[in-house]
Amino acid sequence: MPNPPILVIDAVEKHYATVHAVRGVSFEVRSGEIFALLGPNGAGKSSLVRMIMGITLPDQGSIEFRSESGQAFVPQPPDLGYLPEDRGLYKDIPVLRTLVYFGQLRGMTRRDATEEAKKWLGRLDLAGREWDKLDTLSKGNQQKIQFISAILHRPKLAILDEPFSGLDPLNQNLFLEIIRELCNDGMTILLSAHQMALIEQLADRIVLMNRGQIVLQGTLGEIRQQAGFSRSMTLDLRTPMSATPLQGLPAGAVLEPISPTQMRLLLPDDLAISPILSRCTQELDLVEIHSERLSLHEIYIRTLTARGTETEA
Ligand SMILES: Nc1ncnc2c1ncn2[C@@H]1O[C@H](COP(=O)(O)OP(=O)(O)OP(=O)(O)O)[C@@H](O)[C@H]1O
Repeated sequence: MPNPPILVIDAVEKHYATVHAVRGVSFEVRSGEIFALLGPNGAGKSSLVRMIMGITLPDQGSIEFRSESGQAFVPQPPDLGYLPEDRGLYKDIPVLRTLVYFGQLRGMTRRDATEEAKKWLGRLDLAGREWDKLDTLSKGNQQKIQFISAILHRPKLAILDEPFSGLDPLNQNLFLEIIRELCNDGMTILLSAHQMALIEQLADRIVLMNRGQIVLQGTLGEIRQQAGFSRSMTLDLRTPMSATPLQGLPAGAVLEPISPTQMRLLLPDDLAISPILSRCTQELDLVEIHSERLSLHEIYIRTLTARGTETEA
């Protein structure tokens, strides 16, 4: 039985002057999950996040927070954590003071906020920088402060708009580890991101948006099915292939030549692999076959290349 939803987005629409930024978007974020909002630049992710945070209002549709018993509630500052896309902290105030201030605004005592902030600064390699002003920190370190500010008070739901932005790969991995830990401790996480390899490791469920609409939605397995391909087989040949290899493959299978001695077979989930493998071994002069699940990165590129990404008015 899946956990009950903590956030229900229903048929949400958002227009700006000349742009229809969010078009009939519906999904639920379940309590205790890591939910990823993906999509190209301009897909409508931040517009949606800003509406969830109550910074702007939907033109149509509804956004509802629900308690564990299913009752709708209006979230209070302690319930939510928010990492905005644009950095929103005071630039010329020491970082510890900023963190304690925001912790207190969200219901923490000064003492708890100070203790927790110091703990997080240590965890994120910023011990000793407590009294530095935000704008003296590097971009990645400013992002760490913004992240600490979003989760310091241990909200029920943390909404992280591009948390990995500006971080080097080591720090991206550190954030990945911390986000997992927070989730294991009971925090629900809704995040948007462009780093498909990280999301593949992190997210329980995913929504892929394009031009304001949802194009794929579900677990990674479900998204592979919706995209039409689940598995890819790379075939390396000893001698160049004939002009038309593997004629009459089953419906849904696609053959893509890469070079005269290499090709890829893309296969849908429900297609039996063994008859295809036997054909490959009989008809091709094979050196190696490499079979793998299609990565989220490739699903993303294939889905969006086929559709185009330009936002329409
Ligand atoms: N305040 C605004 N006024 C006018 N248009 C806006 C405003 N905010 C966003 N838009 C437009 O709405 C569309 C969706 O933008 P949004 O920032 O939600 O996309 P996004 O998916 O978050 O993109 P990115 O990955 O680049 O952050 C874009 O065409 C953008 O130009």
